[in-house]
Amino acid sequence: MTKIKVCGLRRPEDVAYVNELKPDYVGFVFAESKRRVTAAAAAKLASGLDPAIKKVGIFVDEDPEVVRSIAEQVPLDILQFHGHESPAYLESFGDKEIWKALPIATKEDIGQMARYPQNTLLLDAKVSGASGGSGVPFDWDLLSGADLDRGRIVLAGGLNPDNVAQAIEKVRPFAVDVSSGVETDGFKDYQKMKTFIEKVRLAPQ
Ligand SMILES: O=C(O)c1ccccc1N[C@@H]1O[C@H](COP(=O)(O)O)[C@@H](O)[C@H]1O
Repeated sequence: MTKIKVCGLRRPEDVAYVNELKPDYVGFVFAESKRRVTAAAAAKLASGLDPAIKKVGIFVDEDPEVVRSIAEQVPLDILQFHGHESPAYLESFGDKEIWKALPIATKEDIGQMARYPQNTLLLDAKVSGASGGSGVPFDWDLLSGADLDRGRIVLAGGLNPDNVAQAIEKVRPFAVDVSSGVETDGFKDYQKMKTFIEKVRLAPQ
């Protein structure tokens, strides 16, 4: 079954939604973003989460000491990096599970996958001026011929209730990651989140 991550929780209501709908992962954004939360706010939200839901912290070219400090304050299961982090930077977090985001716009971008053989890769749209969370999909056909069996692939970028089933059929990812596509006016929307999760669970696997 394709795993589901809902990213960008900011409010107690968002925690209530995911506790009911039970995605596999939720994300807290600690990078520059309209969804940014402080470590203290994320820790408070995380304390109310169903313990079965794994917590992912999102960072962009952050000082590793800051990442470590946040991961001590918020019990993060996974670190997700959306900047220019090198393999050596990622290795500095030892055994911690890492998801490395790669922005995809061309076939050449697919070549970056070989740089990170150890990590789960999160394939996202490349959007000028944004590190993620832009709500824009990329052309999934660019992945034809890519080594999608190299390890876990998380598909992100502009997923929503209307396109997620097709995305799963084309890419067969380990997980799908959604933020903008389950929001209305910048806030998480219960009905969109519910429909998104239903579409993933009903998609032929
Ligand atoms: O969500 C954000 O604001 C964000 C900011 C900086 C880096 C990553 C961010 N989110 C991640 O972006 C992708 C795609 O999101 P969307 O569904 O297109 O809105 C996803 O992996 C989020 O975790």
